[in-house]
Amino acid sequence: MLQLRQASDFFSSGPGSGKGTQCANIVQHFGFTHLSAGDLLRAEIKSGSENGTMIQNMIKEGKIVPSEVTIKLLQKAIQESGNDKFLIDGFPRNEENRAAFEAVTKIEPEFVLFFDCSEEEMERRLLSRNQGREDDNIETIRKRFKVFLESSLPVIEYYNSKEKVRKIDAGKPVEEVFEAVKVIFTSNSEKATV
Ligand SMILES: Nc1ncnc2c1ncn2[C@@H]1O[C@H](COP(=O)(O)OP(=O)(O)OP(=O)(O)O)[C@@H](O)[C@H]1O
Ligand SMILES: Nc1ccn([C@@H]2O[C@H](COP(=O)(O)O)[C@@H](O)[C@H]2O)c(=O)n1
Ligand SMILES: [Mg+2]
Repeated sequence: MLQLRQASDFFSSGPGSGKGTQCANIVQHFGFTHLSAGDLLRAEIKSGSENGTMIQNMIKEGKIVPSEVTIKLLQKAIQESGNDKFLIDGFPRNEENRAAFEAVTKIEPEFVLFFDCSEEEMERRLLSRNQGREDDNIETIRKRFKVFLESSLPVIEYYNSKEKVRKIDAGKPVEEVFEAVKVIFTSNSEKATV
């Protein structure tokens, strides 16, 4: 059995829908490297980089950081991972993210995972996350929901038109969501292996 392709799956869904939680499960069961765009941006702030203040301000406002910054971080992480299967979490957040990533890396996702979850449930989850994130407050959460509807959903619709979107009901308990995730990853890895 030979894995022929460099595989990358995007994971773009609403804030608090459970992407990070399920990525940890997917890594354990399917051997992907998890690359969270948000985590990479937060690490860049902590590193004291010259872009740190700009990134911090944008995250506080729930805005999308310019693609060149995020893509550079993703490219570096891809190179350093030594893996050929990536789960790119929180990306692409807008059309600029999508087009720039595909142009720069020449990587197209095999599929795009979309977690369908109500705003009420996502808000509840974010307000009780307790991980000290500066954007887990009601003002930023509302701004992030607006950005998601206006900028991120159109990208999901783009991939849907290419039949790449796999939608999951993410309003259920963690274990039940993972059962649905497993079905998608199992059937995909069977297709990708010859
Ligand atoms: N299915 C679920 N049911 C209940 N709580 C959940 C579920 N999935 C995740 N959570 C909890 O909700 C919170 C947000 O989850 P997580 O951080 O995985 O979301 P996310 O989609 O990565 O959010 P963000 O876009 O802000 O990074 C966490 O406290 C997590 O433990
Ligand atoms: N492609 C991205 C991803 C994230 N951001 C910024 O980070 C914030 C947190 O992202 P999470 O994925 O951890 O929820 C997000 O609200 C954006 O401000 C980004 O700019 N571009
Ligand atoms: Mg997350």
